Amino acid sequence: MDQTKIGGFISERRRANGWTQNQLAEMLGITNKAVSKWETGRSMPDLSLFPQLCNLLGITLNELFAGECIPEGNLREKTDEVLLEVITNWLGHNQWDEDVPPAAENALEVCGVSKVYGSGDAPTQAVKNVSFQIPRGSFTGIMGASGCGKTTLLHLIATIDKPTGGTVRISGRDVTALSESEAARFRREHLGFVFQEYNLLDTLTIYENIALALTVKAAPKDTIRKTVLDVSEKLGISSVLDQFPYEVSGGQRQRCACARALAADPDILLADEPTGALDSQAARQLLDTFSMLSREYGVTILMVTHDVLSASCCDRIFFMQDGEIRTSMSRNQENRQAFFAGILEKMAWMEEENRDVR
Ligand SMILES: Nc1ncnc2c1ncn2[C@@H]1O[C@H](COP(=O)(O)OP(=O)(O)OP(=O)(O)O)[C@@H](O)[C@H]1O
Repeated sequence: MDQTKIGGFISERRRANGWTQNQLAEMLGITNKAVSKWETGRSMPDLSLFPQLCNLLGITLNELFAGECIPEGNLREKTDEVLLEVITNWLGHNQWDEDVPPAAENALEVCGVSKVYGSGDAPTQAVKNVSFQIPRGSFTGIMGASGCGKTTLLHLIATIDKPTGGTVRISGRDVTALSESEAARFRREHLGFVFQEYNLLDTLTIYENIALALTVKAAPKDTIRKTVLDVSEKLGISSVLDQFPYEVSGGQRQRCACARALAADPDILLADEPTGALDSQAARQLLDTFSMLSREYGVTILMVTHDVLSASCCDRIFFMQDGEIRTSMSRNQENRQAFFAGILEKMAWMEEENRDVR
């Protein structure tokens, strides 16, 4: 395997697309320096980035690996064999023999999870011995006042941060045991994120922003197209696919972020205050879309919020206080107004309990 030739090939294809190293790095979610190192043959891209890279550059994985060193006439018959050998050598083991774990009933299992920030005289225990499970296809909320530990807990679940104690299982896999690079790959392949800020790339159209997530899965172009159109229809943004993020409304931008997360078919969609930057009508639309996605399409959603209206759209809510899950509520057959009233009551009860303790 000739790193310099592969790097040269990446560079040539990038230029042919009219992109700078910066632009390619931005699309891949990596640093400019990493792209520069590949192109000069000083390093190779992480294996998990290859499918995305190929899709962006409009080449197959086989072409990228073998095209530069196998005569073109022999390419068709040789490439699969060469590719497999290159990847196997590179990994030092045969990745393709990996056991695929059976689908777990719970999308998420959080078991005795704690997080302490800092040490010495003033450590902060942000999350204290938290345990809960989330079944597949449910829409769950984590609710609590500012500083109670919601975001910290979400980051621990999202593999962005490591707990001080306990385990997090996603689709049966213990994600707390992953190394940093394994966690990065896990996030790309198994998790979808929707944040308060939309995190869309302004230089790409809405269509391209949604398609970007799919390239990670090395899907063929027509599959990408079908998925983007399908997911856009579900989210009601089919009419703005050719526009750029700055040309559409905040609500449409957030639904685009949601479509991008869903297009890669994640095990869980993690949302952190997703309605925070939206007006009330757009917020309502997004929440109704979340409910519809879990009810009709079996999407598992975990949303962190301090907003009672957002929480009232969930099937189940966990109430957090001072780093702990104090109590939970299920909506069951209740309508949204009744659930909303129930949440307010529960919050008042928690406040009263707190006063009594003090
Ligand atoms: N990196 C950090 N280092 C030290 N302490 C931290 C860090 N991140 C969070 N904390 C502390 O941990 C506690 C929980 O914070 P966290 O951001 O998880 O709460 P939150 O409920 O998400 O709040 P908000 O709704 O305001 O975002 C707070 O006391 C916070 O100050």
